[in-house]
Amino acid sequence: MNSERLIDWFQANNGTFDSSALTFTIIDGFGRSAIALRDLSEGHTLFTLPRDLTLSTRTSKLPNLVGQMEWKKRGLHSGWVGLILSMMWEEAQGSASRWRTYLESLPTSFDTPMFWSPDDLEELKGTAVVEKLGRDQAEADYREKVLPMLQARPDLFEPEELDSHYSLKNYHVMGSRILSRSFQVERWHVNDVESEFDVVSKSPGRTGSADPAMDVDEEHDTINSEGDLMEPGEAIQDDEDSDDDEEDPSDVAMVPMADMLNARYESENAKLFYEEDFLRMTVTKPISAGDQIWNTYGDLPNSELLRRYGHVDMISLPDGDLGNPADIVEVRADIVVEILRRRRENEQLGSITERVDWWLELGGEDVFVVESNGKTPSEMIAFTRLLLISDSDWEKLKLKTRLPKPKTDMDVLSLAVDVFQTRLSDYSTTVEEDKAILSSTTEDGKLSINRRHAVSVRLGEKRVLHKALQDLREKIASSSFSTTKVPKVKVQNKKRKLDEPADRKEGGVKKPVRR
Ligand SMILES: C[S@@+](CC[C@H](N)C(=O)[O-])C[C@H]1O[C@@H](n2cnc3c(N)ncnc32)[C@H](O)[C@@H]1O
Repeated sequence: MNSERLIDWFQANNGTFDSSALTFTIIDGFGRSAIALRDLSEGHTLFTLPRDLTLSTRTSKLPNLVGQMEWKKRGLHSGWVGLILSMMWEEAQGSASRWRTYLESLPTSFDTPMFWSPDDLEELKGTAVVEKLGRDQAEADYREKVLPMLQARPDLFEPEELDSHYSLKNYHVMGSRILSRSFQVERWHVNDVESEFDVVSKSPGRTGSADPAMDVDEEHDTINSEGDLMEPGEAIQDDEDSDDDEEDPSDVAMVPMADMLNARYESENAKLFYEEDFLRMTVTKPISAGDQIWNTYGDLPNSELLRRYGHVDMISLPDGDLGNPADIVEVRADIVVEILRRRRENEQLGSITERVDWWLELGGEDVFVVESNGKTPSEMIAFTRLLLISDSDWEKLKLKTRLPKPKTDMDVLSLAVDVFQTRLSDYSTTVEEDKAILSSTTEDGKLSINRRHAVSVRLGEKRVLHKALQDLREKIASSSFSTTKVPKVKVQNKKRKLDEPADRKEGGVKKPVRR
């Protein structure tokens, strides 16, 4: 669809759009992109839209038509399943839906690994992407929550549309649209319950007195505890009963026009701000005529960019290579355990299991994240130390309710070296091979986009691992480890098992997309 139609619809629905300031154009590799038509200064408003033009389970009529109790009983209030169903239903309403033109403007195909062939997925071996795709969970939600709902209410869901608007394929399309385009839009007033349907507001345990989203300054910006402006995705939790990590699913919203902006590492020059009745896209840094207008997706590592958005950021790194400075690598705690078991083949290992259980019981992490600076995570050091201490120290420690301090010594460092080397062996190629692939072309002169993305992700992760190894080797060589202290380990109030992925996505999501 051409953007003029979308802009016309937007304005006809009380959106404002400064057509002297920006236009949309297709840029190869970026899809539709917003371009400044003239020099724009900080604070300039690009467009605004009324909150009721966002599409969420608060604004769609469907949850009310189903009935609040029924909606909850069927589990449509948790994760994205309710929003996906609402989007499918709105689409099925055709011209009776307020969002018809908007929905027609959205993509129907995606470059995300969710839609890749097994061969392409194989290229991601070793990366954190594959186990987080959540395809099985999404399909289970469709089978267990959506299909029974569809069958129970033929008055709302036309049976002849089951294979079109309400198909599993369309369920994935809507899920991917949410994954790559949704925002967190918090409620403004707690009293909105009278004008908006809000499943969470009726849940037991919610006091309904002080919605933290009201904690705003006079200029109507949402402020976080440090006094900084909040990211659109940085929701304040408004359900007192829920886990700190859980966001309110009814905050997840499709935001027409705002989702037309691309993002690139540290390039943000426009941002969506919340006001009482409106959302406002505002210029946050001066933009020259002809430049692209960038939002932020949170400067994510390439693994997350690929999984959620289907692209990677490849920008110049200090060493002259191309890559994403925000890349990270995940290291599962069970690699540390495995290595120790291998090293201690002939020893009694009963207490290792006991130590791991104790660690998890106290909320210790089961996946360690190595940041792009290559520093060994303090949680990993503490965990390694826990496994290495003597039985007598363990007997004393286990009476405590605090995780051990992340102090390093030669044993910890050398085990960490083994861990990172083992982690590197999860990939089937080396850094040099990946670089060669990226600079090569296939017979038809082009590396497939999926392969290029997969190689970029795994190369970025390997770079971080090599940096981490170099850092450890320098520490070992300088022998300064004996006094090295790293920051305190943060205790999480939640247990996870070693064999569960840290994060699950589409459908039964733990964390809606952060933007
Ligand atoms: C929120 S939408 C932005 C608008 C989108 N370009 C369109 O055509 O509708 C996010 C999608 O834009 C594309 N995109 C955003 N930033 C990009 C970037 N830096 N490089 C390549 N593609 C990007 C990806 O396809 C991503 O899934």
